[in-house]
Amino acid sequence: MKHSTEPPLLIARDLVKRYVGGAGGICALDRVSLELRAGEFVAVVGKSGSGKSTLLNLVTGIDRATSGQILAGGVAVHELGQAALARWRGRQVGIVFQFFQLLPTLTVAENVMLPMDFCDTYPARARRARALGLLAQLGIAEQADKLPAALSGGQQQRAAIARALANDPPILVADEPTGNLDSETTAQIMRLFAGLAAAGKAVLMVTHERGFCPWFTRTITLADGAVCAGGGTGDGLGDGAGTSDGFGGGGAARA
Ligand SMILES: Nc1ncnc2c1ncn2[C@@H]1O[C@H](COP(=O)(O)OP(=O)(O)OP(=O)(O)O)[C@@H](O)[C@H]1O
Repeated sequence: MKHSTEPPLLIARDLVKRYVGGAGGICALDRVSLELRAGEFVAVVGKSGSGKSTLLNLVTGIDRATSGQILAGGVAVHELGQAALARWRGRQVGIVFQFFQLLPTLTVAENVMLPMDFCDTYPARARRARALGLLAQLGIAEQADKLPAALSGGQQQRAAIARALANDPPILVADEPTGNLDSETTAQIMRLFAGLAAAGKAVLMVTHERGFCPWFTRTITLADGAVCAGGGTGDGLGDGAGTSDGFGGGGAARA
């Protein structure tokens, strides 16, 4: 893969996250920096408790850093107020969770329309058609008017990915998105993310799976809340397959 000459879609600088509690609190992240560029499919790996979910929560604006900066498309994300932060996240970041987090009382199509409704990104009359188009792209058009509980795990995750893509965000973030799926569905989802990255999105994914290394263009390894490999400038593009050390204890522990 070629290096992108475009500026990074997202830059995180010196992120620190301290949780209160205990003697002196817990330092979950300690001056973590990273850059995300269009076309990258980046893994975040590390042992359990190394700070992976915390990092994802910060770069998506789900949670706030104790200190540090997040810059994206000329926006100082760390300086945004709550409402502006929610709008930024709704337009700029699609988020995929391990347990899908679809709203159970809405149909699949209505779930996919939610981000468009929230951000007003598409005219109201166009939203359902866009949702159906995304569901068709993901191979689950026929599930559109069912409730999520009627779908298989893999179908629910596809619906969640369609929802994450609803506002066509440049960045996709996924926290162990295949952790609850069988191996065949997992391969399909990985292919899907790789395709989205190849089409120009930046995809950042937490995983414990050693076998996924070849899918990634780069691997960021966290240990005790700090980056010990792969965070910087994208120079590590293509090094994913060789960066297997970060899978140490966490992967083995879960296998
Ligand atoms: N809300 C919280 N309050 C206090 N401590 C927290 C909180 N969330 C996370 N932590 C602590 O911060 C550290 C990093 O947690 P985090 O969930 O980011 O790790 P992780 O690498 O995602 O772990 P896992 O692989 O087990 O999901 C851990 O020590 C965890 O106990």
